[in-house]
Amino acid sequence: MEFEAIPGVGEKTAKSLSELDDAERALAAGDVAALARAPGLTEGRAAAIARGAIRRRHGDDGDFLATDRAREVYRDVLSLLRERTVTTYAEKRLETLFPTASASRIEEVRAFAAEAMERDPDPAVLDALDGVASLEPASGIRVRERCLATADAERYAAAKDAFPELSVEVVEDARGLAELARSYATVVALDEEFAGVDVEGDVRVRPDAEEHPDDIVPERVLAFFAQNRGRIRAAADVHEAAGMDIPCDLDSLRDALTRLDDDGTVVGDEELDRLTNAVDDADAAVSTAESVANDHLRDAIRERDVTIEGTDFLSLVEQGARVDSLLSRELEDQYAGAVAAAREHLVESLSLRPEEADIANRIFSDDPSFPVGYDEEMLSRLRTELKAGRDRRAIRLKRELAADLSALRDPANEMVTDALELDVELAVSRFARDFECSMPEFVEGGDADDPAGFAIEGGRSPLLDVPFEAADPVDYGVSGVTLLSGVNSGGKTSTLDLVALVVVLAQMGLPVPADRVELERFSELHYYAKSQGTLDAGAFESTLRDFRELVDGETDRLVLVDELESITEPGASAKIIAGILEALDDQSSTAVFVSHLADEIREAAGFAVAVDGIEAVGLENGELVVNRSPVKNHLARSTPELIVEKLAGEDASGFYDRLLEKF
Ligand SMILES: Nc1ncnc2c1ncn2[C@@H]1O[C@H](COP(=O)(O)OP(=O)(O)OP(=O)(O)O)[C@@H](O)[C@H]1O
Repeated sequence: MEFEAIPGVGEKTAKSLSELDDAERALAAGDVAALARAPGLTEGRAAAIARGAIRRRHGDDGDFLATDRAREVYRDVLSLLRERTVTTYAEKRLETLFPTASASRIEEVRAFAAEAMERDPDPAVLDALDGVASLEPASGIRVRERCLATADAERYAAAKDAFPELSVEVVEDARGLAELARSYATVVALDEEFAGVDVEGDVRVRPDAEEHPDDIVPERVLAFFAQNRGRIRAAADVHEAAGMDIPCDLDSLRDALTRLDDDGTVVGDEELDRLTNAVDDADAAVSTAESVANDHLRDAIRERDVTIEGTDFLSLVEQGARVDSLLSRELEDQYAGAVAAAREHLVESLSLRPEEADIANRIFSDDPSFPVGYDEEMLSRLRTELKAGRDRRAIRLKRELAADLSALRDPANEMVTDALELDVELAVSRFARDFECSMPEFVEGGDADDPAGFAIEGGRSPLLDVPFEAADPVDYGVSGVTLLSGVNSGGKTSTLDLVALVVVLAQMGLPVPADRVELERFSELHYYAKSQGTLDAGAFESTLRDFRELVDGETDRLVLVDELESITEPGASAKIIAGILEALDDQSSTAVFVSHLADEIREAAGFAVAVDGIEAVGLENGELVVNRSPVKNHLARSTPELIVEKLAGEDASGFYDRLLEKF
C-alpha cells in the first residue's frame, strides 16, 4: 500500500507504518489502536491518519463543514463525546468520526452506533476501563550475556535489525566461535555450517532465529508483558465486568503475569530463590560457619584436660612443633566435630544440594588447625558453581515463561483493543442516554423545487447555556429557503445551533438529541454566526465574496445564517439577503436565515420567501414567555410590539393604541 498517498502521511510516517504487521487492514478499519503501534506514532497521529484513509475510502473530500461556525459545532460535538470516554485512546478514536456527505460512511458509523447504543455503561466496567491503554512495544531491553554470531555479512545486517537487544558478532570459523563462547554465557550461531562444531561453552546453532525471536530473546516478550501488565490486567477485568468473550484462559494469563517482576525477571520460583540467596549469602555463611567451628573447638579445649608426659612434651618442643600437632594428637576428635558443625551450618544455612555440598565441605580442611580457617579458593569455586546454577535456572525459567506468554501476546492485544473499542462504544451509549437521543432518519433529497430539508421533533440542545434538563423541546422543520423571525432572546440563535448540531451528528452517523428527526443527506453545512456589528468596507466586501461562493457550487446544501443584517445598514442588508435567498432557492438548498428584517427582505425578494416565527406568548412579570418552537409561516411579533400592546391594554389615553397600529 502506498502510505504516502494518504493525506498527511509523510515519508517518515509511511516508513513506520510499513513496519507494522497488517497496516493495510488497520487503515481500512480505522483501527487507531493498531496504527498507534507503529514505531513513533502517537494515538493522535494515528487517528488523523485513519481519518484520512477513511475519507479516501468513501470518496469524501472533507468539505462538509464549510464555515468556521460549522467546524465549531463539530468540535463541540466531539467534546461532548470525549467527556464520556475513560481512556485517551477512545478520545482519539472518536476523532475518526466526522460529518460527511458520503452515504456509505454514514451507514458504516450508524451500524456501529446502533450497536453502541445497546451497550450498558455499567459503572464497574467504566471503573475497570480506567487502567486500560494501548499496549506499547517493550523498550529498554539490553541483553549482555548472550550474543549472535554469523560469518555472513548480509545475515549480520538482518540480525542487527531483528535483534537490537543483542550484540551481533562476525566470526570466521570455529575458533572465532570458541573465543566468543568465552566472553558470553550463550552464543547463538546463525549459520547452518556451524551445526556440529564442537566448542566449549553454551553455543547453539539457530539458523531460524528470526522466526522465533521470543526463543532467542525471551526478555523481549517478558518485558512486553512486564511493562504492559497493568493495562492487560485492566483489560481482562473489563472483559469480566462486561461479560465479553475472552480469547484466552484468563487464569493462566493472570498466573503468568504474577510470575513476572516489573523489570521482566521471573519471580516465585523456589529453586531460583534458593540459588540467588545462596550466591548472595555464601560469604557471610562461610564466615559464620568458621566462627561456629572455632567456638566449638574453643569450648572443647576449655573442657578438656590435656595430659602429656614430660618426655613426649620435650620431644615435641625439641621438634619445634606447634600447637597444631598437639591438636592433631590430642584433640583430633574435637577438631573433627568442630569442622562437621561448620560444614553442617554452611550446608543448612545455604540450603545446598548434595553436589554443591561436596564443594562446600571442602572449604573447611580435614587437617586440624586452630583457629579453624577456610579455603578461599574452594569458596570461590562454590560461588561460581552457585552463580552458574542460578543463571541456568533463570534463563530456563525465562524461556519457559516466554513460551507461555508468546502464545498469550495476540489474545492480550486483542483484549486490550476490544476493551478500548468498548470505551468508544460506551461513550456513544452514554451520550445517547444522557441526551435522550434517537437515530435520525435520512429521506430522499426531494427535487430542485422542493428539497426535503430537515424536520426535528422534540429537539433539545446539550449546548444551550441552561442545564439540559431545563431545555424546552423544540419542533422545527424546514424545506427550501426560510426566514426565521422572532422576539429578542426568543431562541433564534439557539434554534440554528440545534439544527446544526442535529445535522452534524446525523451526518457523522450518530444518534441525535431529539425524539424524532428526518433529514436529507446534505452536501455541505454552511453556518454563519451573527457578526459582532457593522463591518468596515473591506470586511463587508469579503463577506459578500463568501456568499458569492455559497451560491455557486454544490447543490443540496444546508445554509444557516444568523442576523446577517448587522453587517451593514438595514436597507442594504435586506436587499443583499433577498438576493442570496433567491440564488439559494434556485439551487435546491435548504436555508434558514435569522432576521429581524423579514418584512423588508420579503419585499425585496423576487419570490415568496417563507417566514417562520418564534413567538412570545405573552409577558409575565416583565419577562417574555416564549414558545421555543418556531411557528411555520408566521411573522412573529417583535418585543417592542408586544410591550406597546401591553401598555395599550393598561392605558385609556389612546396613545399606545395609535402606536400599535403602526406595527
Ligand atoms: N429551547 C430552549 N430551552 C430553554 N431555554 C432556551 C431555549 N432556547 C433558548 N433558550 C434561552 O434563551 C436565551 C436566548 O436565546 P438565543 O440567544 O437563542 O435567542 P435569540 O432569539 O437568538 O436572541 P437575539 O434576538 O438576541 O438574537 C438562551 O441564552 C437560553 O438561555
